[in-house]
Formats: sequence, structure tokens, C-alpha cells
Amino acid sequence: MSGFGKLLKSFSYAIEGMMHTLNTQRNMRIHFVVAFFAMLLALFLDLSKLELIYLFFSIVLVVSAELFNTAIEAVVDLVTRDYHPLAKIAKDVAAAAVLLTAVHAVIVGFFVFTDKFFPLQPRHWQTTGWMTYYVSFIPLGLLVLLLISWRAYVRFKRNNQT
Ligand SMILES: Nc1ncnc2c1ncn2[C@@H]1O[C@H](COP(=O)(O)OP(=O)(O)OP(=O)(O)O)[C@@H](O)[C@H]1O
Repeated sequence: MSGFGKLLKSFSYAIEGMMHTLNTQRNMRIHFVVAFFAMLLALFLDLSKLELIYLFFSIVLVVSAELFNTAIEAVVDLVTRDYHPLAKIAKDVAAAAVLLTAVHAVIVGFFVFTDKFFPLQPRHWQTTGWMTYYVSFIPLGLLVLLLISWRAYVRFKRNNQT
């Protein structure tokens, strides 16, 4: 097979992987529907180049995470169908990555679209620009990170005592 033929073949395998994920993962279908409507909205709204880049990046991030998650699930199921704590960790961690990208996409969508739909925002938002209130989510993010870290620490201590 020629080099170009091999390249085409590898594309077709990648598309097969995407199709498989779409056919088997309900979450992937949800991501696709949400991404479709977000892009449709983006067509009609006057988004800046930066807003469009953020939007596409968020979509690609979620879809990629879901693809990796599906790959990890398949490998785990290949290794064992029985209950195993390591299998649980592998699947849960992969699912956490998807969740994180989805939360990120919701936040980006919120900031990109609220400007267009709700022009009557509090005054300081209008005067300081949307990057400023994007930054105002950082304390919330820090709080969530702290809470998760604290829970992980408590669990770690408990596991090491037993
Ligand atoms: N072999 C296993 N051993 C231990 N726990 C498992 C195992 N398989 C699945 N689990 C647990 O069940 C959860 C769901 O696993 P499952 O394979 O059904 O994924 P799923 O619900 O199809 O996820 P998704 O919706 O992302 O496809 C995992 O996150 C994990 O906590």
C-alpha cells in the first residue's frame, strides 16, 4: 500500500473510532447535540475571533476526553470484566477528566453567550468587559479544588490507617 493509501486507511480507522463512540456512548451523543447547537448559535451571533477559538477549543476538548474515556473503558473491559479496584480507578479517573472538560465547556459557553443574550448585565460587567467576570470564577474554581483536595486527603489518611 502506498504512503498516501496508508494515510487514508489511518483516517478511516480514526473515523471508525469516532463512529463507535457515537454509537455506544450516550454522553458522546449529548456532547455532539450540544456542540451542534453551540456552533449553530455561533453562526448567527457576532462572536469575536477569540470567542470562537474558545468555543471550538472547548468542544474539541470535551469530544477528545470522551474518546479517551471510551478507549480506557475498552482496555479495562478487555483486561477484566470482574470487579477490580484498579479497574474502578481507571474508569472513574477517565470519567472525571470528561466531567472536568464538560464543566469547562459550560463555563466558556456561559461567558461567550451571555453577552449576546443578556445585554442588560450588572453595570460593572459592562464597564469592565467579560474577561473580568471570567476571572471572577477563579475563587469558585479554587474553592472546588480545595474541597476535592481535602476529601482526597481525608480518604488517603483513612486508607493508610486501616
Ligand atoms: N471491572 C470493574 N471493576 C470495578 N468497578 C467497575 C468496573 N467496571 C465498571 N466499574 C465501575 O462502574 C462505573 C461505570 O462503568 P461502566 O463501564 O459502566 O462505564 P459507563 O457507565 O458506561 O461510563 P460512560 O457513561 O462514561 O460510558 C465505573 O466508573 C466504575 O466505577
